[in-house]
Amino acid sequence: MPTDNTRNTPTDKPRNTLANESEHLDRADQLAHVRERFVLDPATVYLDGNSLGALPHAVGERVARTVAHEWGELGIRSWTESGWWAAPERVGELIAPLVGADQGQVVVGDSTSVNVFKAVVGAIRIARQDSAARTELLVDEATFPTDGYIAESAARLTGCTLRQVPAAAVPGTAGPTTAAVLMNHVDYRTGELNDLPGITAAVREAGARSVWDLCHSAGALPVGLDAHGVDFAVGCTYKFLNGGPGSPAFLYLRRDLQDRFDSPLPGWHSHADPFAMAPAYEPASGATRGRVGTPEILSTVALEAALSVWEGVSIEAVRTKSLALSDHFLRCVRTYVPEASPHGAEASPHGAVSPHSAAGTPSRAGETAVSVRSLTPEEHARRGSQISLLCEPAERAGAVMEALTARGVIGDFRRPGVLRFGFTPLYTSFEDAEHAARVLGEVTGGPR
Ligand SMILES: Cc1ncc(COP(=O)(O)O)c(C=O)c1O
Ligand SMILES: Nc1c(O)cccc1C(=O)C[C@H](N)C(=O)O
Repeated sequence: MPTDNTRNTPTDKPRNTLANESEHLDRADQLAHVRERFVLDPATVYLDGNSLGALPHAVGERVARTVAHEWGELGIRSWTESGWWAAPERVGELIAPLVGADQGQVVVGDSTSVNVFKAVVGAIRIARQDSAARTELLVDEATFPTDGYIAESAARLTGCTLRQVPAAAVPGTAGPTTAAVLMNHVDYRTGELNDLPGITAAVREAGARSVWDLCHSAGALPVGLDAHGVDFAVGCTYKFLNGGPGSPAFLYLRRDLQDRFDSPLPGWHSHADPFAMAPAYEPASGATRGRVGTPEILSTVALEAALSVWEGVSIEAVRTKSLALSDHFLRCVRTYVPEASPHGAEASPHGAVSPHSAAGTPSRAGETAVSVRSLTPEEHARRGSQISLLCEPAERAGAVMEALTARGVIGDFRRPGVLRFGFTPLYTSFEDAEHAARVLGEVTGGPR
């Protein structure tokens, strides 16, 4: 990671203190060696693992072998000889411990969106078998859009009414007419961690079924699916699991629900005997029931190789470092970057920016000054593995992220004004966090 220390002078106390602190934290970091397992550009600080994780070294060789030998030489024989057929379950077993699932409940394949559909319709069907009065699907109102779109379609297909509710209101809302509740574990915009144990328990008490989208938590923090009695879960593998662009998603079907899971996409790979080519569908048992059609083998083997970076790494250690990284980043941001008043502007991460916050104040350079304030909860129990900074004025956020990118700090930006910085403890250093905050300070004009 390049660190521009040229601005560190003896009179520059906070900067030196934070830079020294970063060095100490990196030296004490038990996960520091894992960074070598990734291909990282030394000229950039990559803080977008919450969107697309970095490339593990193991992937290139594995994909090349699969192409040259398994496909090129063995061809069709690879479905059995190279383990292609069983890959969705085999790779699912590698993800299972990271999300707190015992064996036989996780399968990979398809996109997150497709798995949201399978899980939500499957959950509603089970709830309706238990009680025909269950005609409502709840979805958290801050949901990632794909979940909301699919929930709307799933509700229409199953004759349910869709209701959007704030995450905190789910326990008070789920009741005897609720069939299923679809929740995001971490809010993709604010980085807020929703209360999975509490909400799952409330949904269960209401007699409804829970479906969790773990896209922003799988590989970032312990989830405890079995321990908390989650019914169904889905997640992508291209963020904190580093599976690569378009890598297959995963689906968790809790063991005691598997026999009742009536897939809305009963493709032949979920059949009990696919090569019987039988006209009638007979579902496979186990997590295999969550499969649909031919799996995306090249992406699946890429993911399998990517998961080798977890050797000797516990998800608990990742969580500890993630919180330390985001704490450190916030401390650095508060030192280096102009802080927006929490009450001064009414920019909402979810909606439009109100006119009175759009103008900003003139800076030293005569340009509109930019300030930021964190949207991510301070409380560790409510924080995922990203920090979202609301930029004021919001319409400058895109330009700020462009300027950061031009200086080798890669985060991303979500309209109207959210700057997102993801922390992947497997390869992010404390020096990375400090450097990113320092460059953000330079780009925004420094502290007031
Ligand atoms: C919470 C969440 N769900 C779903 C998705 C995307 O779904 P898909 O993998 O189908 O594109 C994302 C990100 O793209 C996401 O952040
Ligand atoms: N899935 C993505 C894609 O296909 C293209 C670009 C970005 C993504 C993302 O993952 C976005 C991400 N889920 C988000 O939190 O905004």
